[in-house]
Amino acid sequence: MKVIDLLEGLNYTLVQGSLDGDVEDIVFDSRKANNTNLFIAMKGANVDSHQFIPQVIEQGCKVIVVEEDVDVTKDVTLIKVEASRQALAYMSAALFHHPAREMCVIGITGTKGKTTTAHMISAILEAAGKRVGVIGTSGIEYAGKVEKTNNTTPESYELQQTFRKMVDAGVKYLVMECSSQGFKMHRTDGIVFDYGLFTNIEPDHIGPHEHKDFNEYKYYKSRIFAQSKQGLINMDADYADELKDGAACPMTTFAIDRDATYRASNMHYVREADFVGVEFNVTGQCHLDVKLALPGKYNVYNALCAIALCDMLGIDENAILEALKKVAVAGRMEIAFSNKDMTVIVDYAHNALAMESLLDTLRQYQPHRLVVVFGCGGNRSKERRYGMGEVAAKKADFSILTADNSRFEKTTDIIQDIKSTLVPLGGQYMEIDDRLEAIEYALSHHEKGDMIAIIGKGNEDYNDVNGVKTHFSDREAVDEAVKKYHLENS
Ligand SMILES: CC(=O)N[C@H]1[C@@H](OP(=O)(O)OP(=O)(O)OC[C@H]2O[C@@H](n3ccc(=O)[nH]c3=O)[C@H](O)[C@@H]2O)O[C@H](CO)[C@@H](O)[C@@H]1O[C@H](C)C(=O)N[C@@H](C)C(=O)N[C@H](CCC(=O)O)C(=O)O
Ligand SMILES: Nc1ncnc2c1ncn2[C@@H]1O[C@H](COP(=O)(O)OP(=O)(O)OP(=O)(O)O)[C@@H](O)[C@H]1O
Repeated sequence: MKVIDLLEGLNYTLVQGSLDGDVEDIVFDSRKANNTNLFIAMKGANVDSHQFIPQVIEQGCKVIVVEEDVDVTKDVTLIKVEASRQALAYMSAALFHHPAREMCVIGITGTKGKTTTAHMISAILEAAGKRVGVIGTSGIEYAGKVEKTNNTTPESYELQQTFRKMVDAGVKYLVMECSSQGFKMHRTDGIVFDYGLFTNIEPDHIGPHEHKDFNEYKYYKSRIFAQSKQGLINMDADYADELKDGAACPMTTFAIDRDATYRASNMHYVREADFVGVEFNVTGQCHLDVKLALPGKYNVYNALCAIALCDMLGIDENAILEALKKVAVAGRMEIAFSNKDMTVIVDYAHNALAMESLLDTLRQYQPHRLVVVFGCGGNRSKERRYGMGEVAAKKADFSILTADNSRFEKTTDIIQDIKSTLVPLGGQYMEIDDRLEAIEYALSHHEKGDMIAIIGKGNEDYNDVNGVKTHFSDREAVDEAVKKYHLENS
């Protein structure tokens, strides 16, 4: 592709050389630069890759984009931009021929609920016979494939490359999670979302290499409405009025506690042998009696967001109702097993706040006992252990303390830290270091009416010990325990 065509829509200065040359690809890792591609130098969290420019030139690269002044030999085309990451986003879109323009693109932001809502939307659209792609914390999913990604919102180049693959595979609807970091790092620059969805906001991702304070976090979350044709917001969320009023696009609303375009009411928590979830009504722009196969009020918010979006898209209401009746999201309040005696849930709540919210939600189903199986990561903040120990003591009837990525620490030492807050508060517990054994114990020693929450890992598929990751899945461990103790028909 001609260099000039890659620069479409971007402000730049040609410092030297010519834009008439051709390149086959764009790279932003100096180690991949050569005489067929264009290198973009950028400042990262660890290194400033402008320092690698001499090496890039030595490798034969002839076109370089920078955001800092640099000296290069006369045979190199040098282009200066204001922000290299923004340039990467625009140029990647051009390189892959603007694939986002060929799909209906739905962006979801918010502190919580992005993954769940994205998968609800995908389930509904698929039930309506549409080809859907999803990008988010669970990876890149389309055409029956799942590819892992480093980030919830991947780098712009990876995004645009993925969009192109999706379009080529016939995907018509793309649902993508948009992290605040993704907006800050220009990963989504240039994308026009057909719909921008906002679930909720609370302080999170504040610290070195993320956001300097809550205001910065909120600002970047609000960016979704600066690049959407139509916005959709949860009016029960903190700062909803401010975000809605400041939006640059037309806004539709949903809520439970306030008036809104789409409103949920009459919530009933349902627990049956083969179904755990919530029934509720939707009023406003559409009228539906919904049976949702995920527990808790917060999943009603997620479902309401998905319903509102799908109604705006003109999706048939039967597809909405059928999909929500059987929706499951891997590792997010996932009902891993359920019979008349017990319900087993896998969720990735891995801090005190998420754990408390999860246990409060499950308590509303009035279990005989609420049992929680959990551990805490090694070589990470001890505060998390103290917090989760405290929540377990206050909110669970029984805790089984076990391993969860102990890394270079001893599992027994981590459990000791958890116990330091759990025991003084009178929490009932036992220790089983091996996670598979802990899960087997929880299921095989259940009492009638128990709810067993296995938390921390969600759909993570490894256990990290001494720098080695071995395959481990809570969901598979539950399946094994069910088989081993013949629980299917009990
Ligand atoms: C702090 C941060 O955002 N880092 C992201 C960033 O890395 P970076 O560019 O700063 O990395 P760097 O190592 O300093 O490298 C700078 C540049 O030098 C280049 N380089 C490096 C070495 C070399 O020899 N030559 C070379 O050219 C690199 O290719 C890069 O272009 O760009 C990378 C590629 O896009 C990201 O994978 C990486 O995310 C890291 C893994 C991360 O953890 N990010 C978190 C903060 C994040 O983005 N989280 C959000 C939210 C998740 C949530 O909601 O829960 C997410 O969307 O995932
Ligand atoms: N609307 C919501 N409000 C509060 N908590 C939620 C909501 N939806 C899901 N949760 C809980 O929050 C956790 C994360 O859910 P989910 O993965 O859907 O959110 P997310 O925004 O994608 O989060 P992350 O960026 O951390 O992956 C889970 O433990 C889930 O049970």
